Amino acid sequence: MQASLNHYCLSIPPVDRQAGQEAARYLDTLTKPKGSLGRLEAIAVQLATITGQVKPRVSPPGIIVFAADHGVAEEGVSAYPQEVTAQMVRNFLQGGAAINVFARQIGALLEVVDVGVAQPLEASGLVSRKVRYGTANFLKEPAMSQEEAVAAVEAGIERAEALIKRGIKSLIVGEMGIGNTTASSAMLAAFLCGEKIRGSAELDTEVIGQIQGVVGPGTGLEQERVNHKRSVIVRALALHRPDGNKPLDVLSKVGGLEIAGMAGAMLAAAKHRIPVIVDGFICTVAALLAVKLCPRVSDVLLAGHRSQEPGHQVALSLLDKEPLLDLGMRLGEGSGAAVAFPLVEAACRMIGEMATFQSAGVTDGEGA
Ligand SMILES: Cc1cc2ncn([C@H]3O[C@H](COP(=O)(O)O)[C@@H](O)[C@H]3O)c2cc1C
Ligand SMILES: O=C(O)c1cccnc1
Repeated sequence: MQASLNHYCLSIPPVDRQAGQEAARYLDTLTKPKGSLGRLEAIAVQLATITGQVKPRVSPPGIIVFAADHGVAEEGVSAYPQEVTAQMVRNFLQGGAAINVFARQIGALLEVVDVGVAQPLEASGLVSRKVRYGTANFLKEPAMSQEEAVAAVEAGIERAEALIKRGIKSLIVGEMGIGNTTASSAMLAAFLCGEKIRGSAELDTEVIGQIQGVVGPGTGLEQERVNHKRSVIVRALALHRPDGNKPLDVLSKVGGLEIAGMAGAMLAAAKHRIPVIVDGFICTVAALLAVKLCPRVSDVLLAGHRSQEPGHQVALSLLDKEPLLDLGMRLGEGSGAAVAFPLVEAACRMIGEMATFQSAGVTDGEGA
């Protein structure tokens, strides 16, 4: 790993378990039967460990949408053409996308970052950190160099740090990039299969089955084209043999620039003890990448929702996270995380504002 990124990862502090224990004790003094607010209580405790505050805050949230293109889109692996990426970036800037609506609903600061859209883009409000004009088609060559992968991760770190300086108290990262479920499935398969892909032997049927199991319809491919997408991913992994234990090897060979940016933003959140609400499939693969770069990142992550994309449950299981919502969504952009945000806010308000048995003059359960 490049020295500066390695140094950054090593500087990420642990969370504060003691603050979590204090929060758990404090929750039992509030005017409710012990444990009666269920997972909201567990969320409050996790937020306390992350922030070090018994009464944590998550508002205002920040949302960063990273946009980039994928050379592998030319293999016909998406139901939509590549130009939709740039068109959607303009839509984000005009406020008309789903993530804009939900960002307004939750009072989020929203930033859109071009880390690698395949055409020149200049628009008011767009943050340009273009590392290259889309990745290369990874069916033929590595998606990007390791230097480019690191540059995209560092762009994510920089943008998250800028929003954190502006005062956000939680972070949602979203993405836009036609073809990025293909890159995400390939990365997830590499993390999942590890040694079995890295070696030089033929990929056996069991490994091929595992790879195919994490590939789905993305934007809505018909079954026949999902099969084609599976074949593209199996061939790409057989060609590049990424090492699942080397996150930058996986990212540079079969990843995406926006996935790199998202992972970088999560590293920055962990460094600054800011909770991250994880979105759907692509975001969760970015989270796996960030956790591979620095395992401590896992402690600041909350899973916002379960996407319908079949690989998402596999990615969530690898992260050992249980999502808050399961609404049959499969959009990306950070939309599922933004919709889940009010639950996280509810956990904060509960621990921050509820009366204690003592302050409200309510008899607690000890005397019964
Ligand atoms: C109009 C439109 C808006 C989107 N917003 C997010 N995605 C989502 O779909 C893409 C991934 O799916 P695939 O790998 O099948 O291309 C990503 O851009 C993702 O963010 C969109 C897709 C479309 C078409
Ligand atoms: O879950 C996601 O993030 C997702 C699923 C399909 C297409 N785009 C995004």
